[in-house]
Amino acid sequence: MSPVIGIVMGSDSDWPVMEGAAKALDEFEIAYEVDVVSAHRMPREMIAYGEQAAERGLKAIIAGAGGAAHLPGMLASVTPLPVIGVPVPLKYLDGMDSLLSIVQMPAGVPVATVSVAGARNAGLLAVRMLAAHDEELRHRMTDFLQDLNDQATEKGKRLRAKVEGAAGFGFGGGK
Ligand SMILES: Nc1c(C(=O)O)ncn1[C@@H]1O[C@H](COP(=O)(O)O)[C@@H](O)[C@H]1O
Repeated sequence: MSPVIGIVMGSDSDWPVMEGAAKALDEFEIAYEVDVVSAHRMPREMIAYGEQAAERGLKAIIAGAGGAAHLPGMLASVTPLPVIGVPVPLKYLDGMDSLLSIVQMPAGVPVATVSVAGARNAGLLAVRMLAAHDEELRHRMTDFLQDLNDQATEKGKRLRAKVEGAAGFGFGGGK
């Protein structure tokens, strides 16, 4: 299957965070490619990647970078595809530098920014983008949400059993 999502990052050191996006796409059996594409260190290749992404068949790009994270915004400036930016936290500033670099885009060039290190959500957002034009994938996303709901309900049940069991009485309100 040819890739429909591009996962790119400023350095291979971002992979431990960016892997979360790949795993989310794996769960939905979405074909993706991964690469290091740095706006700062390889600007010509970065422009070429962005300019060719749509014609190569990609439907969205997930771009992660740390520090002065210009990669997602620069890619968004040369492709009509949706770009999802992942702020990667580094040793200093806890990812705030990266978050603000990615989220504060000028009007006209949007980047859908997820939370610091939120690569899993970037992957899931990409799945939703594809699902907008794919009914079967939309059903799978609905099932996924139902699973989350069931798990949260189960957590509530377990917590109530633990607390009410320890106290020896019910607090009411629980089912
Ligand atoms: N923010 C950017 C860009 C860019 O935005 O073009 N290129 C690399 N980087 C970031 O530099 C950090 C340190 O990289 P190294 O670990 O290679 O020194 C990484 O988090 C990378 O995303």
